Amino acid sequence: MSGHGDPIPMTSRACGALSGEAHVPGDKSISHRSLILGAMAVGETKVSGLLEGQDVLDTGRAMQAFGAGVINHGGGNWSVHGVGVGGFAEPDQVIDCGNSGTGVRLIMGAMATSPITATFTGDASLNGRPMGRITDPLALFGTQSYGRKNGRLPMTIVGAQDAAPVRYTVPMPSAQVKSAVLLAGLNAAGETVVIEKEATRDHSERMLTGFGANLSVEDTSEGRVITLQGQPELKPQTITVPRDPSSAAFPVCAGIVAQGSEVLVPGIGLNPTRAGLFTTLQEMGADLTFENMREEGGEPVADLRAKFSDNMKGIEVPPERAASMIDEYPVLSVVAAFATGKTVMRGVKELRVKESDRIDAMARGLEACGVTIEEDEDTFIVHGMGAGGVPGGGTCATHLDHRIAMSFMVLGLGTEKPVHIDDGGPIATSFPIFEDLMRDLGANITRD
Ligand SMILES: O=C(O)C1=C[C@@H](OP(=O)(O)O)[C@@H](O)[C@H](O)C1
Ligand SMILES: C=C(OP(=O)(O)O)C(=O)O
Repeated sequence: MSGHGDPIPMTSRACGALSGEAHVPGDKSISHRSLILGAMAVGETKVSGLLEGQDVLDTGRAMQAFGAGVINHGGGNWSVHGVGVGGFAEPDQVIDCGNSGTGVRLIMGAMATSPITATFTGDASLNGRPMGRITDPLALFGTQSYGRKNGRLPMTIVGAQDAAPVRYTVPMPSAQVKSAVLLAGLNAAGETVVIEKEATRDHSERMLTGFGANLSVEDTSEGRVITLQGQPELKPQTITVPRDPSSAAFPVCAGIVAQGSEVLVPGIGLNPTRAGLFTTLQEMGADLTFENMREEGGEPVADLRAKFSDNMKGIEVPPERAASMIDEYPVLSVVAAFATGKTVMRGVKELRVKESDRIDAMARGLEACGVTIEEDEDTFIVHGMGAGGVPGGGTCATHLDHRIAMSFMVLGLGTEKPVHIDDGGPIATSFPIFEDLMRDLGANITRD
């Protein structure tokens, strides 16, 4: 929901070894898509392990506003009574997507080819993020949009009547843009084609296929070419949401930087379009192992074991890996501070249009904690100080950004002096149990 409660200042302090098992919540990307595709299917979709973070709850409320039934049965079990492709009702209220870029962008796509009008808003962070990347391709279907200047929310979308299909090459690596176009293509008669030059997370493709859409993917010299046949009848599904690798990143990295730690994070989805952080940590020399590798619901899954790592080296992160770890750069920059030598992250300008400008937010906070950084528009470099060598002591601004808040809480578990954040409130958008889970591992994270 937009609007934000009173700030929640928090502090984390090094307190020796973390140990135990960390059961992180369901995947955020898959949770949003379960609700949206469930709402576009005919009949009842059952979802277990849904992430009950504010971002996903806001998407659930939005689906209700478009006429779907969304029922919480407790214990992470939900059901969605879908209205079918093209069956959305016109909402009689403004749709508030809170802090969630994924929520608002996918929902705009999903309603863009129905003859209805909806107005979207969000919190101060979301209302500052670019929506032109969505409304440009939606305009090709005949969808109209009326937002604030520079394509910002609040924004009214007037859905296209009898939309024709489109062929669109996504100009930046963005699963949200790709997904919005595919969801819009669902209600356009004929073949919608989306081309991405760099592969991004493929949950929409996998789940659309699971719901019975006719979708094919081809790797060509142009890139990944995704072809979708419009106006299918989507069939309701039973979905078990895997645990989120982007949330697992926090206890994993905490185990790596907190002296003497050993942490097990079981059942983590390792879809290759999401797992870049873990490869990078291993390349840096972190003591991270994948145990009990298996397949669950068509996705590779493993238990991650992370141990305190006092011999990590800075590396050049291959830019072509960026999309597979885009949300993990903030916490990687924290781990990089405890390595020796430079960690160089190139091709990361998308970080500047997330919930905050994540390069700027991490750079200022790391500097406040005694770490030297370098940055330009598309590059972020952290000069590592070695395990035990990072001073800490700063107060870091989180700018309504959950990943920034959690990253600095991980930093403080390995620094000489405590690390403070001005506001941990945004953590609830993606990882509502973060504080309890970290304290159960033995972390000293407190509200001030
Ligand atoms: O499609 C998705 O579920 C997401 C795509 C990514 O955003 P972009 O598409 O903007 O890269 C990612 O940062 C976000 O957390 C979730
Ligand atoms: C970028 C993120 O989310 P969104 O774009 O959905 O707000 C994130 O969760 O790190």
